[in-house]
Amino acid sequence: MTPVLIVLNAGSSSLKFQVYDMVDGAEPQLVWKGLFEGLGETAHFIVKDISGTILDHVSWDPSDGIGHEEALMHLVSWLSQFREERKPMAIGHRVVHGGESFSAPVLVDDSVIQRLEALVPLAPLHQPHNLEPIRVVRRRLPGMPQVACFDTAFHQTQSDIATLFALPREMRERGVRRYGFHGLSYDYVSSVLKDYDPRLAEGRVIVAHLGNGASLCALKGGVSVATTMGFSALDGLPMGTRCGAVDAGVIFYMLREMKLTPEEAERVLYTKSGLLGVSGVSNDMRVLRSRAAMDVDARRAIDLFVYRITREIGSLMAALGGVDGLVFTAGIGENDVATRAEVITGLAWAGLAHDEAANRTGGPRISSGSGPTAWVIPTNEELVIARQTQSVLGAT
Ligand SMILES: Nc1ncnc2c1ncn2[C@@H]1O[C@H](COP(=O)(O)OP(=O)(O)O)[C@@H](O)[C@H]1O
Ligand SMILES: CC(=O)OP(=O)(O)O
Ligand SMILES: [Mg+2]
Repeated sequence: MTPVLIVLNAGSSSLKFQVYDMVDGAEPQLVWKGLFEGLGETAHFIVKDISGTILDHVSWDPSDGIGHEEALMHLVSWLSQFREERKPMAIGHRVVHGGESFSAPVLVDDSVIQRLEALVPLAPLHQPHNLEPIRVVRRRLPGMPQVACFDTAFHQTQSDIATLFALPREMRERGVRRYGFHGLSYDYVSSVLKDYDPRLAEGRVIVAHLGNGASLCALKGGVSVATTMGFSALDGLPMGTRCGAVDAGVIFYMLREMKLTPEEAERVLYTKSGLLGVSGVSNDMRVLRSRAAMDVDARRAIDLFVYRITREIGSLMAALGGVDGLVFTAGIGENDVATRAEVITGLAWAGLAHDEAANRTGGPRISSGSGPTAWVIPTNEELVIARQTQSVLGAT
């Protein structure tokens, strides 16, 4: 009987999962992966093996009422058909915000859940959904060890100055500071840099995590020294539906002059802005690219996205004192050849030379010449969660 670890990454209407064999402290081995989409509406479940072969898929009607809880129990029941060979021994969760209290992954108990609930206002788009499966497991599978792994934790290496806002001191004392996110992804990329180029692992690297959420991280010798996201997952680059950095004065104008309630303003900034807001068409880069030639607003959204990425890379270069490598990862970073080409071309001043042919085929190296190098490295947040869960359980 092989013990398996279930890794969960819960979003608002989706639940991504991976199942790993955990054998005697060896590196976790992926066995199955899949997701539930459309939770609360027309839910759909799909699970694949490591070769990508679909092992099962199920669709439900809205009247079936498949939410996060039912999805999780469906997964447990799906796994039970293999109970002679594999037995779930723990669940590792992605939790976006660990706040000031959690600088490392942690074994979940009631007090941990309570402290994580207090962070919901700091990450309203993510934290409630991250916590829901944790609560469901405690209720439905009591005794199952659960480990929370944080997007914020990787950035704990940053200096005091890098995390400080120029606000009154009391604000900092109350936890108003830059935290940074996408740390599980940056942790993974940092852990594999040596396999691409040993000099990168030691050097100054900027990682562009460009997915539906997007941020950049400056790594020096593999550790985070600066990042574009701050107190919440709203800061920094424009994203699928989030605005990225805006002048704080805009928010007062929305509230006072435009008479938006705080909830309405929050909804605008989190769900109606970014690529979707500027294009008026879609938050999905694939859709925008397919329309960019004939739709001027789709083109402007892409141009703004690329412009902001390029400018922020300049800022992180200053934080690093130069750059040796640039890495693209996540949905857009791994798949959108044109975004990579536009960003690298915009960085010619810094010595980056775009290798068009290599970029078209996904690299991994997509630059030429002797200047800073550019790479495509697929991220793997789930493997980091599996590793972190293993280490927390090993230490207990
Ligand atoms: N083939 C593709 N070409 C261009 N963009 C893509 C492609 N596939 C996915 N994307 C972009 O990646 C986004 C999803 O990225 P992902 O990292 O999976 O995000 P998240 O984990 O935040 O849901 C999509 O919204 C879309 O903009
Ligand atoms: C923190 C964050 O923005 O996460 P995601 O990219 O999954 O939305
Ligand atoms: Mg993501």
